[in-house]
Amino acid sequence: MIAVVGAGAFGTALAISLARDGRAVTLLARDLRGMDQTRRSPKLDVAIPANVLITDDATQLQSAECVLMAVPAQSLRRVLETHHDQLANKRIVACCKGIDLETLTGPVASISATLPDATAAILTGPSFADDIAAGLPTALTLACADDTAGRALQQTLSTANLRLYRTTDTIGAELGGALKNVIAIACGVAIGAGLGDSARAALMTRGFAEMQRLAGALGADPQTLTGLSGLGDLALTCTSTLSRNYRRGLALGAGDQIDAAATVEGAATSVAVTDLGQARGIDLPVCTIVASLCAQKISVETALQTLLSRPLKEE
Ligand SMILES: NC(=O)c1ccc[n+]([C@@H]2O[C@H](COP(=O)([O-])OP(=O)(O)OC[C@H]3O[C@@H](n4cnc5c(N)ncnc54)[C@H](O)[C@@H]3O)[C@@H](O)[C@H]2O)c1
Ligand SMILES: O=P(O)(O)OC[C@H](O)CO
Repeated sequence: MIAVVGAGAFGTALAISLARDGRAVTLLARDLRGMDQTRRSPKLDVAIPANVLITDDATQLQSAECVLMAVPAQSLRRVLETHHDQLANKRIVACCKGIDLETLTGPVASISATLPDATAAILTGPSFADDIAAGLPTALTLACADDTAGRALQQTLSTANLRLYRTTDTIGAELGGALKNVIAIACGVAIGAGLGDSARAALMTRGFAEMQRLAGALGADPQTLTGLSGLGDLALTCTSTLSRNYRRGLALGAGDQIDAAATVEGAATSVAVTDLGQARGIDLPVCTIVASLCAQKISVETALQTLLSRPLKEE
């Protein structure tokens, strides 16, 4: 049985995809909200197959062969601690994208620090929950430092429509997924403020340079950043209004009200990344500006002038 912790949009979509492919799945919800009766998620337009056990009983995790953690990055450590006894020596796959504000580390490090006997992995890459739930073709990165465990997880979690590529570079995979959200907010701001598609292309490219700089300094393989979990997800998230990060940027750029209840991972991650950059002396101008914009410390006009007035340099 595969367990999914977190019955939000992504956790439910993964559960649906795996179950449709014939796997037995347990979906652990913090709040059932009648999902076990209606067999529907308020966040998806697809019925949940019968071979998904929807429950709020965490003891069900005990019999799982692997556990997917589909909760927001800033909640991951707390949820791992809460279910420590059920998860202690299992294969745990983070399905979130972000950097923990307190530890300034990614989801894989959070798993290893909380559950030293577990095998930690991350599933990340370009994918909207709606697309996965609808059975549309999707390709993701499965990163696990233990290649034997990674190969087994790749087989267990790939389905007819969900194709997983494998790497042992967990740092590169998780940083790509975390940082692309920050750049997507910047791109949304540019479009929301009417700065045009050329400005967005510039932000995507210079933002990608920041992703490569930080990830390289933290030990990532540069090639990982050009794969699905980096460039692939950057392309999707910076160009689609299905992205909550991009939509947060659109609202900030246009001066519209923001949806404070939405899971927008790039907002907290921009702060974590700014701290990491400062601590290591790495220049991250776009990420730093996004942190200030999200905290509404500066105007879009100031953000623009700050970026445009930087010294001219070699590419
Ligand atoms: N939605 C997508 O299209 C998508 C795609 C790829 C990756 N992701 C990633 O998946 C992660 C989750 O996103 P989502 O879209 O499912 O968000 P969501 O807001 O739809 O759901 C988050 C779920 O986490 C649960 N949760 C939050 N804090 C919790 C806690 N302390 N204890 C227990 N449960 C808790 C919530 O109850 C909710 O069910 C994010 O990191 C996101 O980047 C999402
Ligand atoms: O809605 P977002 O911005 O969290 O994006 C969802 C996925 O991360 C896209 O790959």
